[in-house]
Amino acid sequence: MNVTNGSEASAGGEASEGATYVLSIYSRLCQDGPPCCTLVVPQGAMATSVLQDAVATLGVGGAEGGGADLYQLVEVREEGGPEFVLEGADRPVERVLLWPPHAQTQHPQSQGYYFLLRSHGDHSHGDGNSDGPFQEQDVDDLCSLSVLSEASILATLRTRFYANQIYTNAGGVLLALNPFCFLPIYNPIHMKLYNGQRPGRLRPHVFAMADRALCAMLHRRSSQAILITGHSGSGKTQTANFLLHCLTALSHKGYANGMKRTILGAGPVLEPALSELQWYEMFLSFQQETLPSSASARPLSYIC
Ligand SMILES: Nc1ncnc2c1ncn2[C@@H]1O[C@H](COP(=O)(O)OP(=O)(O)OP(=O)(O)O)[C@@H](O)[C@H]1O
Repeated sequence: MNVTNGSEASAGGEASEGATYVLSIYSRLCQDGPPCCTLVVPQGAMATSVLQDAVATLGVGGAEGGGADLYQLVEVREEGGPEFVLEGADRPVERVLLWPPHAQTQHPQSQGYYFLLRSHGDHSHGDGNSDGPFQEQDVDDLCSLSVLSEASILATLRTRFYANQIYTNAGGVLLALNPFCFLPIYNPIHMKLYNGQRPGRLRPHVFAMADRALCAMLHRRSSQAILITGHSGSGKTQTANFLLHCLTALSHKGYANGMKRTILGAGPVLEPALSELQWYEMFLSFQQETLPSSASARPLSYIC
């Protein structure tokens, strides 16, 4: 797999607006013919067009030149490791840009990180080991994995991440992967969608978590706490904001007067420099405004 920037690739005659990249695509289709082809593509090239070009260049599409729909473009990370089938709108170059630097330039298949052309239904790994070390499954809850191991969990999260499924349940815990890009899953329609839904009916989402906590507090009259944890830059602040926005929106539905004001007041309190007393006051105020006066007056538990 080779990736070069636009000026080098353009030297071969490719008209270029911005960067173009050289992709080497390996074939697992037949013994005859070239084992790989090299394509010069723009950064935004979609998998559909790359696949069509690869099929044409490798001459496996039949006399009329069609047949791309018989094949899949697959990203391989680590030889013998998981293989990710690219959807038509996926952009192969963007995948490459997420690879380690050494894998973004001269890149023989034997060192992993490459694209593969394979026919539909061929799920065997390049090393002939069809079981492979990982089990790729698309499950919303990691507890549903048939094999629960670090490898299967990572493979599952990776597969979901590439399908823009950044949220995954692990029992009562919600795992969130930072997409580092805008995803259209935080609008009011989604809030409405998740409002009042039974757990497990919809894809995991931070709104489902907010809704569940609020419902539990209102209906069971018991204190709730949501702990958000992760490395720096993993998305804790964003997640807290999404939670607060969701809780705020739900308060519009008339669950409790003053809840919106209290929730929005939580922003400054979420800063780590504030004292335990401020945490306590915020949660106590939230509870008093939200729960009927007959409810328990004990403070909400919290972890920070
Ligand atoms: N769900 C998301 N959707 C889109 N972008 C996100 C999401 N979560 C995080 N990001 C991106 O990642 C960046 C870092 O996230 P954030 O500031 O929430 O991390 P953090 O865990 O609070 O970091 P720190 O602990 O250093 O304060 C954000 O500025 C945003 O660009």
